[in-house]
Amino acid sequence: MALELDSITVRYGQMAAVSDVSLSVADGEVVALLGPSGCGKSTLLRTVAGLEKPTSGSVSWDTTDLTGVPVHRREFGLVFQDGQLFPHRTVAGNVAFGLRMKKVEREARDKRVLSLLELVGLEGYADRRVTQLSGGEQQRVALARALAPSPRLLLLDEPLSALDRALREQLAVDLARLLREAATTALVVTHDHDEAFTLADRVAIMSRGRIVQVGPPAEVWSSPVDVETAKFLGCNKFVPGSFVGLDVERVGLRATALRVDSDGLIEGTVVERVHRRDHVRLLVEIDGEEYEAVGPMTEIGDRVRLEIDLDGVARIG
Ligand SMILES: Nc1ncnc2c1ncn2[C@@H]1O[C@H](COP(=O)(O)OP(=O)(O)OP(=O)(O)O)[C@@H](O)[C@H]1O
Repeated sequence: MALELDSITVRYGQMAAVSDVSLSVADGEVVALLGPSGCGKSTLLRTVAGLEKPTSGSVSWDTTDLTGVPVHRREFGLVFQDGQLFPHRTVAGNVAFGLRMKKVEREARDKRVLSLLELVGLEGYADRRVTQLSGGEQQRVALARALAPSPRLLLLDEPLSALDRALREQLAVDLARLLREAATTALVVTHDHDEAFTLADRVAIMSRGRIVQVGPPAEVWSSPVDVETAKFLGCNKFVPGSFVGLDVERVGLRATALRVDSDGLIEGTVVERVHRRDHVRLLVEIDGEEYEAVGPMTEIGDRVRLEIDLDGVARIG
């Protein structure tokens, strides 16, 4: 294992922002720390970076304890939400920064800068001022700058959350690709499950300072460990497994779990409808209970048949 976090607790006075967290990240693996605001993700990431000192527990790299190793000696790259670029330097000047610190000679430095700009899709931007770039372009520069000195671990704290939705989705896909291409070991903090699932090989769900579940995205998505985690992952209704034909005690339903389909076995009555981006969201009453469903245009009061879409169903536990 490359990165090893062993029983890390970080206290601010009486309050534990991180409680007894253990986690490993393997060489070349991308792990996302996913959880709601205030659950301790950033504090944990800052502790790994060396910006925060754990109250107890340890951070090690390849079995070497990093306690006492300052931030700039950890050989970790950092990318924050707002890039924090040097405003008076050009794109190339920003990307070259870490290479200058490492005293890489000019020719090799220029070559590396150009190859990184290509990697992040910013060929031809070398001489631009960073203040003249869009938010998405600035984050690409921040990423290239962090990758330039070939850090052994990349730490990303909400790298896309300052961007608008469409751009965020596109950049998440680009970022996933380039982390793979550069075989980067990375720990990414995000509160957005789509982003976590796009980027990560494994997702660690945090709640109130603790990691409550770790696993591959598909596993976490389909089997959240408890109701709270299932709610965080989009489930809004909890029913016995038998309701959807599964032999489990309880399942969580997402808004897409039920779809109007004339072959469906469940019958209900439409009580409300709302237009969404690309579909109609219905509220359907089934045996006196209201459920969300996805459907074609229907009238309130219509009787409809519903099919279950298992992608929208999560087994709890
Ligand atoms: N320097 C600090 N001093 C005191 N309390 C802090 C400090 N930094 C964070 N906290 C508290 O620790 C808890 C965890 O904060 P943290 O920023 O790690 O959460 P987060 O999951 O990253 O949230 P967000 O997504 O909103 O950034 C919060 O309750 C926060 O108020």
